[in-house]
Amino acid sequence: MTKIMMHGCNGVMGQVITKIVEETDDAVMAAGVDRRDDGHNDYPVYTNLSDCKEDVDVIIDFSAAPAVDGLLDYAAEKKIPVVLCTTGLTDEQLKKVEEASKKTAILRSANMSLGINTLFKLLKSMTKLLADAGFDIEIVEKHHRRKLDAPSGTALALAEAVNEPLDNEYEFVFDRSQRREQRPKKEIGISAVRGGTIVGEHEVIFAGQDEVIELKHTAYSRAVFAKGAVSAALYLAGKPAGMYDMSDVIG
Ligand SMILES: NC(=O)C1=CN([C@@H]2O[C@H](COP(=O)(O)OP(=O)(O)OC[C@H]3O[C@@H](n4cnc5c(N)ncnc54)[C@H](OP(=O)(O)O)[C@@H]3O)[C@@H](O)[C@H]2O)C=CC1
Ligand SMILES: O=C(O)C1=N[C@H](C(=O)O)C[C@H](O)C1
Repeated sequence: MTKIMMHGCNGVMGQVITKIVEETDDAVMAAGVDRRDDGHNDYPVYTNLSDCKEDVDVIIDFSAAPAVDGLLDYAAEKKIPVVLCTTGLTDEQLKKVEEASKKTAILRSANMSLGINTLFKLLKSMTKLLADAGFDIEIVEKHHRRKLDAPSGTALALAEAVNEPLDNEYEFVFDRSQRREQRPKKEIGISAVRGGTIVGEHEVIFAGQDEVIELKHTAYSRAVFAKGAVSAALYLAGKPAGMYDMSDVIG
């Protein structure tokens, strides 16, 4: 039985994960951590990570970027693997993730869904052909009004997946409002839409001469992220220190 700690347990994703773990035979929610607690969870919840008394095999994190530094320190010191799902981390925090991964196993992914992780693979194989044929590349993402970071972590990861076969020569462009010139070839435009309750939508557009390819992923429920995160936690528990990603889980 894998014992999980949920970091950000009272958030929207934390609660969806709680339900999925309840339905999973070989996992149990041993503890939760959040900024506030009203006692409604069936497991102990701490408002301070360091107060947690339970022994856990793995931590799943869906919290907020400022909470990630403390989590990394704690996990590295206790050598507890972490499935790190929070987005909007700074470059400095990403370096800290790398440092922590020398002491414990860390699986970081901006999107835990099977669909988006399949799309990453597709993009790596198809992008160069289209870019060489003169197609321009744009990414559009849409999310709910509560979302704090923009563009989404997934949009950035998609842009990186596209840029890799292009020898990372393309520049990411987030705002063209001050520009009065044509779009250069070697850029990837990334646009963010925020509103209502949209769970998550990502579209990669290859726009060529008189033809367009649009690859679109729509998450209709947060269960797609939660199921991926729980599978990742079961995979990561007991693994040696190092960086992992969803391709290790999905194969
Ligand atoms: N990788 C993936 O597949 C996915 C990633 N995400 C990412 O996960 C994160 C959380 O998303 P979501 O659940 O919608 O957000 P929520 O705001 O609903 O949940 C975050 C929870 O973390 C809590 N929190 C904030 N700071 C701390 C802290 N210092 N210590 C402990 N808990 C803290 C929040 O408390 P409070 O409300 O008081 O601030 C809240 O309860 C976001 O970064 C989002 O982008 C989301 C979906 C999928
Ligand atoms: O905040 C969200 O909700 C989501 N965030 C992730 C991101 O930033 O890419 C993944 C998903 O799209 C939902």
